[in-house]
Amino acid sequence: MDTVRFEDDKVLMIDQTKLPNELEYLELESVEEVAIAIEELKVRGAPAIGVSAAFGLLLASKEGDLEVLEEAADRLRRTRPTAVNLFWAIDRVMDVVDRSGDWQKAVEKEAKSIFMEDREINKRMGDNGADLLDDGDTVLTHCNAGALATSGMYGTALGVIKRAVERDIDIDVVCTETRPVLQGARLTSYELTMDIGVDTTLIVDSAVGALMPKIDKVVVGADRVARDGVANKIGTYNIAVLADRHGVEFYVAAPKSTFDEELTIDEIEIEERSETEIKQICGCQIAPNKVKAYNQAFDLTPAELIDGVITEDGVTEL
Ligand SMILES: CSC[C@@H](O)[C@@H](O)C(=O)COP(=O)(O)O
Repeated sequence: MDTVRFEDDKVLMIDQTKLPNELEYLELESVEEVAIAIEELKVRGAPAIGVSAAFGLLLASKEGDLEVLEEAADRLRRTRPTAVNLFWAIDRVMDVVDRSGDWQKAVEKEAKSIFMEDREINKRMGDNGADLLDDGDTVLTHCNAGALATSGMYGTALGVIKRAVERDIDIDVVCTETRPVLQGARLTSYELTMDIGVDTTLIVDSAVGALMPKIDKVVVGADRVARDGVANKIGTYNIAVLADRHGVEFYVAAPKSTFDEELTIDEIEIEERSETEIKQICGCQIAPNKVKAYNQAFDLTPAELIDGVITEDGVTEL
């Protein structure tokens, strides 16, 4: 199953806000619809939003007007600020426009390459990460860095787990629910049990400290890898500090398209999302509307807490 794909001049994507209760594909026919789907987390995860933006540009290119394409690129750039894959994919598509005679064909080729490459890269990254895992390991992961966060098949952090399972390395997994919008509970525990088929235990975010003595390795994804650390889903930093305290190895799995080494972590723009995501869970009000809520979507983990970044080319240190 593809997380996102391009078919019959439409962008098709799994509506991740409906999982795990309904598996429903959205059929998007305009760039605006793609932009809103990214903003509303119908598609989310750094590589998946990059691929979706590339397909959004492919949709816009069908109009045959360069100005429309440039407006589409601007609109997509304004959807979410933290994951660099979004900007990387848009730049990659727009760069071929400048260099080609038949720009519509070039856009189509580039968008489809971004999609295909993502799958191949994730499998290689999975293999590099699986080399770090041993029989009997309990692996903790956070948020969703699975097939749903990429173009499909493997994912980044969950790609490591999936390749380990495919290679018969005997591991079990602990995943956090990941408040506020529960990517861990709704998406990761779904992928781990329904797709990968690995022994999985779901915990609340605040149980990480208590459980850390039972964890052998932590593997998470990233939204942006700067030269001195990474931005990833809020709560990642807490887990890294706890892993350090307990002497547990902490790895980040991220493709080269997530690297932005021109920046330091302090220069990364961190998305702030609506208070409603905190005051409600799946549409159910859990706090008075009157209370203030602060919803920082990502946090920053410095390099000193990271044992290695697993990429398609191997494991590197920051
Ligand atoms: C391969 S995905 C890595 C990250 O994108 C993932 O861990 C994450 O933080 C996703 O955040 P989200 O807000 O769901 O887009």
